[in-house]
Amino acid sequence: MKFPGQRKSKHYFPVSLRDPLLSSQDLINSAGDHAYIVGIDQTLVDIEAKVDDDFIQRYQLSQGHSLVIEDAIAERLYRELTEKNLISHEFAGGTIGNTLHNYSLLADNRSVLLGTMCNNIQIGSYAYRYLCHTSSRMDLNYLQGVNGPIGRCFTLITENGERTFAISPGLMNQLRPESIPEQIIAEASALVITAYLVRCQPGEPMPAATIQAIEYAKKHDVPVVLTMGTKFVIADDPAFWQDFIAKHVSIVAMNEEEAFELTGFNDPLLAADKVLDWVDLALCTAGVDGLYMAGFTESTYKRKTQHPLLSGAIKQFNRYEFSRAMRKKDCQIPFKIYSHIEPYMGGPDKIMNTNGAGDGALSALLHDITANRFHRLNIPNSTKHFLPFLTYSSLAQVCKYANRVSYQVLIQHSPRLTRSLPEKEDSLEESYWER
Ligand SMILES: Nc1ncnc2c1ncn2[C@@H]1O[C@H](COP(=O)(O)OP(=O)(O)OP(=O)(O)O)[C@@H](O)[C@H]1O
Ligand SMILES: Nc1nc2c(ncn2[C@@H]2O[C@H](CO)[C@@H](O)[C@H]2O)c(=O)[nH]1
Repeated sequence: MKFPGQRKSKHYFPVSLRDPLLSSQDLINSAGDHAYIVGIDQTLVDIEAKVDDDFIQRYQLSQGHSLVIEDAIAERLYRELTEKNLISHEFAGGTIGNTLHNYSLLADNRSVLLGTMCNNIQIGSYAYRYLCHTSSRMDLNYLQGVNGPIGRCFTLITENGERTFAISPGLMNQLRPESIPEQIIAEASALVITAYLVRCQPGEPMPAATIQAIEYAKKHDVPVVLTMGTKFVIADDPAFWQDFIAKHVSIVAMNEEEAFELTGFNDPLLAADKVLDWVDLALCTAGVDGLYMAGFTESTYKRKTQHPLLSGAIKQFNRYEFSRAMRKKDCQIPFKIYSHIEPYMGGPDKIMNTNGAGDGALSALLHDITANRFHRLNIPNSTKHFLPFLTYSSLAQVCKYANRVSYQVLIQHSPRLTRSLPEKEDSLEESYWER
């Protein structure tokens, strides 16, 4: 396990207190794979193509939306893309697959993917390519075999840069509740799911499999992390999602549009604050405005920031951003903490592709949470664990890290990281990590 702060010792938390029990990094690295994350996804390959608005209309798609299409329409659409030579890239995708892959790359550690995979894989098929483009640290041993194809996600980019997803599901929603391994969930640092999993045809088992996984997570006190998908999935029934989140979820990851549909607040900070009515921790990405986080800490141990105080809809909201996040139920006196960060380096000079930037931010947060659990499992008496913290780092530091990972996704074409972050940030130290 690589630690999120390994790039510079001073990024450990608490930065001034190196743990005397933790004499060397080797101690941690030799301890084995005791902490990992598990996620459920619809196994999907992204097929990316540039199209015009007419194409979107002809296939009755909706700009910015992710819609499921029927097999016959998918074949027609695919034929048109192929005949007109419009396909520019093909990547392994799926929002949770992306997140787990990124996590495994960043942490150099195990993640477990639950979903479906073809029993018979032909060389060159989409299933084959999915596996070839997935980190070898992602454990695929618990996938459920199916006799048919995995899903295809036609990622259609129009002239305005908007992405429209047309999903040809294949057998991606055939994951059954009995294929969810209780022990794998029981020992995980987090269970990661997406709102997309609940969007299925009547009779498809994926929603029941998801609920089964959530029940196991709750039974074993494993945090459930929900990433939203698109604003349309939430806008279809915000009341359902509010209730679902309040009942089942401890960490929510969303962008500002999804946050608006869920809470009715346009301001990402207020939306994240509202989400704390239901969960322990919220991550809200906001494109060019960077990202926000909101969570809880133990009131007695809240830590003041050394950064300039920021005022938004909540006055001086980042005052205690140097605190580590805790689950609300673990606090005797829960105290709300917030943080915000601008895009890393002001954003890249040239954005290659925004697809997956939000998934990247979430994988950084999951890395921090899993590093904390890894540390606690291996050095339970460490001063870092005098309280049952959720994150290894302060909220401010997690924001920085999440933003840094998003930047890395923006400067490459694939929605999944093609490599980890550089061990040493050339020339960026002053401008970012030290800010
Ligand atoms: N135009 C931009 N300029 C600078 N940074 C950006 C820009 N767009 C995104 N980012 C960075 O990427 C992060 C995530 O972006 P965004 O809010 O667009 O995610 P998203 O909509 O959830 O993405 P996706 O659904 O494709 O994974 C932002 O918090 C920010 O750090
Ligand atoms: N699991 C899942 N992922 C999707 C869906 N629609 C788009 N995505 C993924 O979202 C990712 C970007 O966040 C892309 O790589 C797509 O593969 C869907 O319906 N289900």
